Formats: sequence, structure tokens, C-alpha cells
Amino acid sequence: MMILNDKVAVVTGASQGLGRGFAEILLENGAKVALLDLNETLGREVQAHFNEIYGSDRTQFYPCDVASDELFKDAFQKVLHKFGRVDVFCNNAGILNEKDWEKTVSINLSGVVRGTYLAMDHMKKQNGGQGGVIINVASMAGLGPLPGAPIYTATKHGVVGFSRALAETSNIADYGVRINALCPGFVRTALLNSFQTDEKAMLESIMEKAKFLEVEDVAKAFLLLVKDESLNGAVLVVASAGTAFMSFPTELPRTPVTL
Ligand SMILES: NC(=O)c1ccc[n+]([C@@H]2O[C@H](COP(=O)([O-])OP(=O)(O)OC[C@H]3O[C@@H](n4cnc5c(N)ncnc54)[C@H](O)[C@@H]3O)[C@@H](O)[C@H]2O)c1
Ligand SMILES: CCCCC/C=C\C=C\[C@H](O)C/C=C\C/C=C\CCCC(=O)O
Repeated sequence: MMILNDKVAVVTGASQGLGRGFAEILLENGAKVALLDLNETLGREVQAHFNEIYGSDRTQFYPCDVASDELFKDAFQKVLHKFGRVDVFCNNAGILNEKDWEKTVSINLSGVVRGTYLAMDHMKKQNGGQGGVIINVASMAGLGPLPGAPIYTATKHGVVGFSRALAETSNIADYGVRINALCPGFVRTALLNSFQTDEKAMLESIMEKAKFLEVEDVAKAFLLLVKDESLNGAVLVVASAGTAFMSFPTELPRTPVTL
């Protein structure tokens, strides 16, 4: 098990919702945590709150837009300047905006790729790094379709595929870095009030029947992916029915057709 005392973690989208929960469980387990988010007002409030509970030098907020190469790199350099290292990196920032679909791709998928490669370049043994773990936050919509949200669904499928392929790459090339993906069901966060789609009624009818998870339950699953050093390429589903690892077929299940 990875010991988190004095390890340094970065969480994107940490000003509220799941990201804030991931940051808190890392602090509870001894890590120092850099909070990255677009929302400066909330981010600074969260930092002040965590400082009171966990001590004044274990949390630092940095404004950051994961959709921008430049701003993301700049925030990462500031984290390294303050804490000297990064051991845990959580790509969590995400939106659901089907109308501005390019923005959704740029945050939910390209943002995850940006963050993962920044972390990987720093952590990998071949670059003199000390290894580490990257957790990419997908969704149950990364494993099956969320009606009314095809772009969101595509980005989250992308996050799952990217994480699994890079995990295999890291394993074969011996980078010393683990990459795992987390796939939660519905959690009551700001995301559920801010989504943009022409098919609002469709999503709302799904939500009426859904059971909601608590941030704390998803955070416990996140912690498992961080700490268990046997896990690389794992995809962990957190649903109202329970938490479970996805197993993927080694051969693609196919139904033959005669042409
Ligand atoms: N809430 C759910 O039901 C649910 C379920 C499964 C997966 N997820 C995923 O979990 C992640 C967190 O979602 P949440 O529900 O906590 O949402 P949230 O809206 O509560 O929090 C998301 C945070 O990301 C930040 N953010 C948005 N765009 C950003 C950008 N370009 N750069 C930096 N920060 C940015 C926001 O400011 C916000 O603080 C997302 O990737 C989401 O897709 C959410
Ligand atoms: C009121 C409108 C809701 C809009 C939904 C917004 C975003 C949520 C996206 C999440 O990533 C969840 C995605 C898919 C969930 C799929 C199945 C949920 C099953 C619930 C469960 O069993 O826990």
C-alpha cells in the first residue's frame, strides 16, 4: 500500500464537488495537496477551510484552466516550486455541455491528456522521476451511453481508453507510474445543476429514477485506486448498487454475420 504521509498530490477541479472530496481524503491520509481550479473564489475558501483543519502549509490553491496548455503547465510548475515533487495526480475537472461540445472535449478529454502527460513527464523513472500514480475521473458514462449527453459520453469513454492504454504502456516500458480510472454514477454536485443540452428532459427523466451517491463514498473508492500499488489500468465503478472493478474481455465479444 502506498503511504501518503508527506507525499504531494495535485487535484484538478478541486474547488467543490468530487474534487474537493478527493483532496480532503488525501489530506486525511497525510498527503500535501495542491488544489487546481478555474473557480478562484471557491478554491481560496476551500484552502482556508483545509488550512484550519489540516494545518497551514499542507494545502495550496492555484488558479488553473485545464483547457489551456500554457495555464496548466504554469500551475504545475508552481506546484513543483512550492512542494518540490508530485506523487499523486488526479485529473478530475469536468463539465457537461453538449451545446459547446468543443469546450467539453477540451476540458473532459484533452484536459485529462494534458494533466496526465504533465504528471507522467515528471514522475517517470526514465526522466529521473520517482514514480507515482495518476487517477483519471471518468464516469459510468465512460462505459455505456448517457442519453442526452453523447459528447459527455464520448469524452468519458475516451478517458477510460486513454487511461487503460497508457497504463499498459507504462507497465511494458517500466515507467514506474500507475494510471487508473474512476467511474462514478450520479452524485449531487454543481455539475448536475449546470449541464447544458438540448435534451434536458431526457437527462432529467434518467435522474428522477437514479439513486445518488455521496461524495464520501466516491472518495473512498478514489483512495483505493491511489493506495493499492497492485492496481495499474484498473477501472473502478462506483454505483448505487456497489463498487466494483470492471473486467474487460481479452478477446472482443462478436456476433458473426453472414454477408
Ligand atoms: N456529479 C456526478 O454525478 C458525476 C458522476 C460521474 C463523474 N463525474 C465527474 O466527476 C468530475 C467532477 O465533477 P463534479 O460532479 O464534482 O462537478 P462540479 O461541477 O461540482 O466540480 C467540477 C469542478 O471543476 C472545475 N472546472 C471546470 N472546468 C475547469 C477547467 N477548465 N479547468 C479547471 N477546473 C475546471 C469547476 O470550477 C468545478 O470546481 C467531472 O469530471 C465529472 O464529469 C461527476
Ligand atoms: C438533472 C440532469 C442530470 C444530468 C446528469 C449530469 C451529469 C452526470 C454525469 C455523471 O457522470 C453520471 C453519468 C452516468 C451515470 C449512469 C448511470 C447512473 C447509475 C446510477 C447508479 O446506479 O449509481
